[in-house]
Amino acid sequence: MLQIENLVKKYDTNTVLDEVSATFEEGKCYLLLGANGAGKSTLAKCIAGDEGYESGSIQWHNSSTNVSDIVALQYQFFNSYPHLKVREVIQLFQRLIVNPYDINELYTLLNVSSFEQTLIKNLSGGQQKTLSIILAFLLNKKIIILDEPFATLDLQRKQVLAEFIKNQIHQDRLFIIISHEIAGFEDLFDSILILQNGKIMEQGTMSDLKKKYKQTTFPGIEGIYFEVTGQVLGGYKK
Ligand SMILES: Nc1ncnc2c1ncn2[C@@H]1O[C@H](COP(=O)(O)OP(=O)(O)OP(=O)(O)O)[C@@H](O)[C@H]1O
Repeated sequence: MLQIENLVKKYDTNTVLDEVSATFEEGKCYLLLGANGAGKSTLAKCIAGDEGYESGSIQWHNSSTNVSDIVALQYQFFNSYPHLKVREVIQLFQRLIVNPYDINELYTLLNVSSFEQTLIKNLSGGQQKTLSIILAFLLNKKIIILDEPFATLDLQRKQVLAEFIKNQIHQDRLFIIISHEIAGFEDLFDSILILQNGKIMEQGTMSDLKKKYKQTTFPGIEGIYFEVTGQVLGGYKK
């Protein structure tokens, strides 16, 4: 279990995470929702150890495990090594990583071979996203955080990725997905967390939140989000 307690993160005087507390269990997939600038990516970076924080704690089962060692964070884009080809970057990472994940299935599903000879600097947005997803899985970590994995992917890749993630959710894995795109993928998520202005406004299992928010303006997760924040995921205000 990943336990976050009273996490405070500031950039200068801007308090981006304001006493955030949450727990995440193995074998589950969590959806982290919030408007642009709510602090979602910052929370992901704090969990992955890419950003420090002012106060609070991030622990794995109350142990001294260094959480950043067990987290793979997929960034929204990958554009390092501009003069290497996609295949070369993947091979490089396969050699660098101890016990890399066997990505053959995902490689085929996401049709990486169609652009494996392309230089990184020439990749389209969707191809960069696909590569960043492949590299996140390759790291073979217990906690996988995907930052907008579906945005910019074509419909077919979105669907096969959602299906692949669903099959990857087992006792030894924990997924945290940041996504504004949820239409069609709602059954992927066990629980939702809603961040607004650096605070967790709501969190719970899908079934509990559906019971709590019965009369929603919109169906499903979109409706819960609207009731909690007064905004639609696209940004419209009540
Ligand atoms: N390195 C940084 N230095 C200063 N401010 C930052 C930095 N990174 C993020 N911020 C600020 O922190 C706030 C939260 O940013 P963050 O990227 O976590 O939001 P987000 O919820 O992921 O948004 P989005 O949906 O647009 O990706 C924003 O106001 C942003 O400008």
